[in-house]
Amino acid sequence: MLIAVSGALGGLALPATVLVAAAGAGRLLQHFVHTSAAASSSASKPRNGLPKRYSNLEELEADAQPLLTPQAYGYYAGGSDNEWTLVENKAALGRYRLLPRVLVDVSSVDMSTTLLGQRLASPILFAPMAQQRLCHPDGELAMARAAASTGLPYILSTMATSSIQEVAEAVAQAPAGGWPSDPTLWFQIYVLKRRDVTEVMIREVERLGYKALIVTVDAPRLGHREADEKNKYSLPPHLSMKNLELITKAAATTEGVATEGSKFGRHFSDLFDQRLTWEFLPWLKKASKLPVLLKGILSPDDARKAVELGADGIIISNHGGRQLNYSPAAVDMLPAIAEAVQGRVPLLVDGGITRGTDVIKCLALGASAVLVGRPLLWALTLGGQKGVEEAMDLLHYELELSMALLGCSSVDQITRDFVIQPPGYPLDRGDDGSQPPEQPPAATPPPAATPPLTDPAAMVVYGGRLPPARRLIVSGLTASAIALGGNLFGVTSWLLGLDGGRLAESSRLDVLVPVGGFRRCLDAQNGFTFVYPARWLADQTLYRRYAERIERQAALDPPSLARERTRRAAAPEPAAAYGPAGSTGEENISVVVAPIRDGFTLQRMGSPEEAAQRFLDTTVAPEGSGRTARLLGAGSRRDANGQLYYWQEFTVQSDAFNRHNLSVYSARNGLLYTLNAQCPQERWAADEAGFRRAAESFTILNSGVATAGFPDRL
Ligand SMILES: Cc1cc2nc3c(=O)[nH]c(=O)nc-3n(C[C@H](O)[C@H](O)[C@H](O)COP(=O)(O)O)c2cc1C
Repeated sequence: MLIAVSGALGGLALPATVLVAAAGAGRLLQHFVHTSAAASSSASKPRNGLPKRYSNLEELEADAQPLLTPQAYGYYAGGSDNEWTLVENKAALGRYRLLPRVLVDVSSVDMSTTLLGQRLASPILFAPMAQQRLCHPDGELAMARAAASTGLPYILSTMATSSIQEVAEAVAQAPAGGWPSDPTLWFQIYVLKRRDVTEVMIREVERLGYKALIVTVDAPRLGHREADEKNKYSLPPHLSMKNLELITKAAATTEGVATEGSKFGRHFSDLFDQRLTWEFLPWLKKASKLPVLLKGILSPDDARKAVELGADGIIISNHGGRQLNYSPAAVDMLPAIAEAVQGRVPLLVDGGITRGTDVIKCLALGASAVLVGRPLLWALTLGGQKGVEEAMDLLHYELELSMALLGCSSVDQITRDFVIQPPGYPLDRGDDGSQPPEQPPAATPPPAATPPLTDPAAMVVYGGRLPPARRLIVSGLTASAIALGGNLFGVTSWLLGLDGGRLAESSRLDVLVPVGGFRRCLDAQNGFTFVYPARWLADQTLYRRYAERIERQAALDPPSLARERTRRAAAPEPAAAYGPAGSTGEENISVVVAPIRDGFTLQRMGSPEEAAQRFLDTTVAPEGSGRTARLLGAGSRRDANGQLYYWQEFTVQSDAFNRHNLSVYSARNGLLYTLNAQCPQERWAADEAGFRRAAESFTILNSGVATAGFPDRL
């Protein structure tokens, strides 16, 4: 809070003219079209409608970005820390599947719904977002008018650049849109330390006809927005947070001390109550007759408590990935919260919603409605009020069509039966009614006696054993191998499309472009990532096999049984493999993802050294194999998520070869992920640094749809 407000009220770090001169380019000047007073003459040609036909809301951001200052764009688009949660919001929605029912009369689909007694055109609300005049001179006024004309609630942020009065007036004057219902304004409020001042705000909000109070509870302090820090983000001097002026005035009146708005920033952190605890809720319920919804709840226990203390609704949200990084995607917490709340109050959810199918997934998982955030900012930037209306029409078109294809002619028909949760979600709780992970079909007859869990050779139930290192590359890497790089299976394209390129621009650009001599393999399907030497190539044979599988799946003919059987009995193939051009396959880095027995943990194998030694003794060089293995080192590490990894370094010798290996493995959701880097001993000196870097970077992603039997699930 402190950073945003002091920044925002402190004015631009550099005057616009200095910035323009420093950049020496018209582009930056163009950025100020909407944001600087000096350039406001350009804004006299307000954008009126989206500049072209868009197919979906995800396309808007790329076109909006050049119209914004880097500061404004960073503020809108950014999340906190390394933006894991920001990315996860969208990825999580992608993991759920919709199960359509057929032969239902969908000749007329009704998207309308009732929320807190208010009739809405659809179960979609405009999320509260601060400082909308950075997008467009009309800012919140345009956005609120667009909400009114599309029949949806507009939630005004406390941190808005328009006041509650201005927005209420703008909506009252708005010509009636296609939607007959009254415009619906809600207000997002922060509880101030000065409860008397908070009450003044509430009275004003009630007087102006706002219909609900949203209390944001996930922001006792502002998340660490690295983009804002780098950009030295602050609100341009011609803009201000108008509601703070009202608060200041109210504080001055009740105190009898005049406080100028511009000086307010210095005192701001004193005003928002960082010591706020649950006791505020009964107080607020008494202080206002408006329904009170808490925004920013992720824990089912908090949701239960909120209901017990009188909340009229809950907005499940991680603030668009802007507050606590590594908090889960809101949609993933929806089923557990729905279970905890048992329909006593409406649940709303937000984060990453851009598609009609996203809305449907949330409704099916237990939400009464969703909030849409950033896409509306991009629409406002591109086309003002009309742009937002057009964007909302697009979302409504998608929602209506998807409801018809799903076999639902009204919103209340969208139930849990229409959605398939990904295995292991939400969050491996297992006690929340989620479905157990799918088990792969038995590959071979089960062994007569179940070997002890501590035998690493027996860990892999399906697909054989923990793959001996020498078998990881099923076929040699050839000199003519295609440099598929990180775009294996279209992962890169998928990533880049996901967020309009921001993701690639920030931390994972190395999927596309080598960084420091390394390129990134990011397997979103299986959920792992690592870096490998940039000049190495992907295994072409592997790629061809995947392509064949896709083709087979698309073919109308059923696969021959014999072929199926052979395939299932085969050892697991690497999900990714890289090596130098022209290599025989002996020098490579590869990853295998294979199912393991339920309940397996690394710790149950003992210490990393014990596990490694047993692995060598039983699998790599068992007695009588003609091979000798030597353990050079073993250890463990945890990634930022707390996921445990074991690593081991060893050599294997036989008459035919002398190899050096470095491998890392970790288990999650019934799968064992193993990265193995190996080379002929004489290549070790050349490869060592690269191998160590690859091993250190190997990470299992929470965002992956880790499904057993990977090759079948492309
Ligand atoms: C630029 C920006 C400003 C925001 N300001 C606020 C705010 O003032 N109050 C609040 O409760 N949430 C705020 N949020 C969070 C949104 O209400 C919402 O939870 C989030 O944007 C939803 O994610 P989405 O942008 O992926 O749709 C803001 C979000 C953005 C992007």
